[in-house]
Amino acid sequence: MSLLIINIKSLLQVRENTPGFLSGDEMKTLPSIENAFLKIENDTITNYGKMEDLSDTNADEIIDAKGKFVLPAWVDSHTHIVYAGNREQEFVDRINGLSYEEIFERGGGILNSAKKLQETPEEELYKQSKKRLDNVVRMGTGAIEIKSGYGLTTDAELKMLRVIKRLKADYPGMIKSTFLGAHAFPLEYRENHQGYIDLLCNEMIPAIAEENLADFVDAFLETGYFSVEETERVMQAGKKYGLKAKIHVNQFTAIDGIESCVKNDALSVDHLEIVTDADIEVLKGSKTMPVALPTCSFFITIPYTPARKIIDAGLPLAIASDYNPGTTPSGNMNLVVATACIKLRMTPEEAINAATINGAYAMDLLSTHGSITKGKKANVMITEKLNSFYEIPYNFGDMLIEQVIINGKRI
Ligand SMILES: N=CN[C@@H](CCC(=O)O)C(=O)O
Ligand SMILES: [Zn+2]
Repeated sequence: MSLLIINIKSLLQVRENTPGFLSGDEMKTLPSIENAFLKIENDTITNYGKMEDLSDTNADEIIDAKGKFVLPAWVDSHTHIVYAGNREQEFVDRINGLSYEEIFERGGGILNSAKKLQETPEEELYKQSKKRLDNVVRMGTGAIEIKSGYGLTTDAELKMLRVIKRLKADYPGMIKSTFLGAHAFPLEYRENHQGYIDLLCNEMIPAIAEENLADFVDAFLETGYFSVEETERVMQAGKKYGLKAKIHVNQFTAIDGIESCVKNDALSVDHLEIVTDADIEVLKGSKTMPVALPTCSFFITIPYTPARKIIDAGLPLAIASDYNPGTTPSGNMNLVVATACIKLRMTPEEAINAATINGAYAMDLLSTHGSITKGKKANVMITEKLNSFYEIPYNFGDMLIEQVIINGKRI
């Protein structure tokens, strides 16, 4: 099966060779080809160039993209889309003055979702999650990381991860799964942290590795959740089974968690609403990708990640949705890109780099996703007719993506 897209007004994020992640000033540039074509064979990008250089027009299907932009599908490196029910009552409680932390202290928040998930059969959980996944794919997400972390018992965590495994089988090549058993201490372990960490490290992680259910390990490193030492135990237990760490950190407080993540070779540190100068220093020269979650800040009214401070210090930055029932019930990456521009003061070029190449790095998918490069997966989107790609974030809340192609197939 071959597909040829012709007359593309501008083909964005064209990289002849996949670069490493993009840092600092490198993020300011989005390489493009004007009046371009793109050739896809089966699930792979096989050629691209200027229309005047197109010699072979043979293809099973031809799409005329006159006036339209083509770019790589979004790479959403941080989500929790497998969950049961939702938490709209907490949304209203926050409007009425309660904070996210106060809701958690009253037994809501993550524990509320855990109770619902434990009571939901696997098939129903799969159905609810697949609906959300289909929806974000239609909005242009071509690769997605999905976390567990609403189970908090061995059985319920395994149930979540098995649902992710089924989704992986249904959407080949585009999903990575992360074990987030260290999301919150279950009530019965509130006074026995050691007991829960033992359960995570000695029972859950080995069971997950046995069934090959996770690619990464995560923890909520935060005041009132998991301490630096507790998170280190989880990262080290994961490492024994080949699971790289991707850690929730610095959402509400800075407690030297980033330093510990860097020391433990974390692939990414995510949230970063509160970032100190010392945090910036430890990230310099490391292989750990900072990940901002702008629509989380928007939804629960907390500070926005200081993207300018991070990028202007010469660091890389990825952006992701954090799609989850508590802090971000949306996986619309177009809105994430717009919020990054509007609230984090990232330029559209920086935001698109953060949502494609740098997102792919944060999922260990840089060799296959995140850019228009020969040999990479044919995961691309075609916009409607636009004057400029700046309209994608400018028209925030609108869907300007007209066609999504995943693994060479139109969605
Ligand atoms: N902050 C930790 N975890 C999720 C929210 C979890 C929840 O409230 O359900 C997040 O990334 O925002
Ligand atoms: Zn999260």
